[in-house]
Amino acid sequence: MTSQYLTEAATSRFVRIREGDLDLQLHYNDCGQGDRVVVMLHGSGPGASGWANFNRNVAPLVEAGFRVILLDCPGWSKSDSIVCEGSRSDLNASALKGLLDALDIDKVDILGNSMGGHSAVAFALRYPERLGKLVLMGGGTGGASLFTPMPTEGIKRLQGLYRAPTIDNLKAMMDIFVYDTSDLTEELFQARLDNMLARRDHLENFVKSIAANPKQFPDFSPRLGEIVAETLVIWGRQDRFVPMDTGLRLVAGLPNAELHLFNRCGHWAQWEHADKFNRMVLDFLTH
Ligand SMILES: O=C(O)CCC(=O)/C=C/C=C(\O)C(=O)O
Repeated sequence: MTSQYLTEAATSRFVRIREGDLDLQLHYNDCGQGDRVVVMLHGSGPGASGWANFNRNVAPLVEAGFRVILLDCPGWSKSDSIVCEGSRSDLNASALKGLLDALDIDKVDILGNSMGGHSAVAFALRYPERLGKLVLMGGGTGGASLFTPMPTEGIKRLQGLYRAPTIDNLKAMMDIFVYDTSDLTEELFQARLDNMLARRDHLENFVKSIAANPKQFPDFSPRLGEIVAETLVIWGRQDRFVPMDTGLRLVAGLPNAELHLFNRCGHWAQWEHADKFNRMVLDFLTH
């Protein structure tokens, strides 16, 4: 498959999973045909999806021979909605396990962005035998920052956008989401707004979830030493959503981790520095 076939529509799939207490229809994009499978897990912003988060990263991996699966987590995009009153990181890990069982995939590498990083670590702790390598960007564990008051300004704007999904609030969030806002087009804003407004149930359920449990992403720090997977941690030095010292906590706790810090980079490293990010991830996965 070449990149000309790598459109959202051409790769869009649905699956029904039954995993523990979960009985859900999930949406995912299935790209490429390699034996080695990389799963990409998106962040928790309103209107986020696998495709929205990783559209600059799929083609290089597919062209290098990987099969890439973008899972839309429960409560995002075209997947079923849900109110989460416990650990959303663990909920997403269970959903991914259900997807892999349904697709008969034994083992995967995982790239997780923000919430997706938290969920990848939850998966690593629960299903270590199903995991190859880990790439964590702007996420990997909840918990407090040593230097930045929590919730961060980015998370406050994200939650404000969930409560009042307007174009002005979207622009206010995106303004501090990336370091260089000149790449953000009106087309991107509109697509993101359309995604958000298409699923008001997701927005309402997210607000109900944080009201029921403000700490949706537990602090995995005490258990990081259990994870033997080789891990590449990637962070933006100017991340205003999940502070950089969370990345330092991850490399301090994960026995087989290394860290790359992008300068002039906010919370979206895989998009803001896509070319270098893609080269780095390919090198990490193939060596
Ligand atoms: O609260 C946290 O720790 C995670 C925040 C998070 O996942 C934010 C992600 C935002 C996006 O990826 C997005 O809006 O595309």
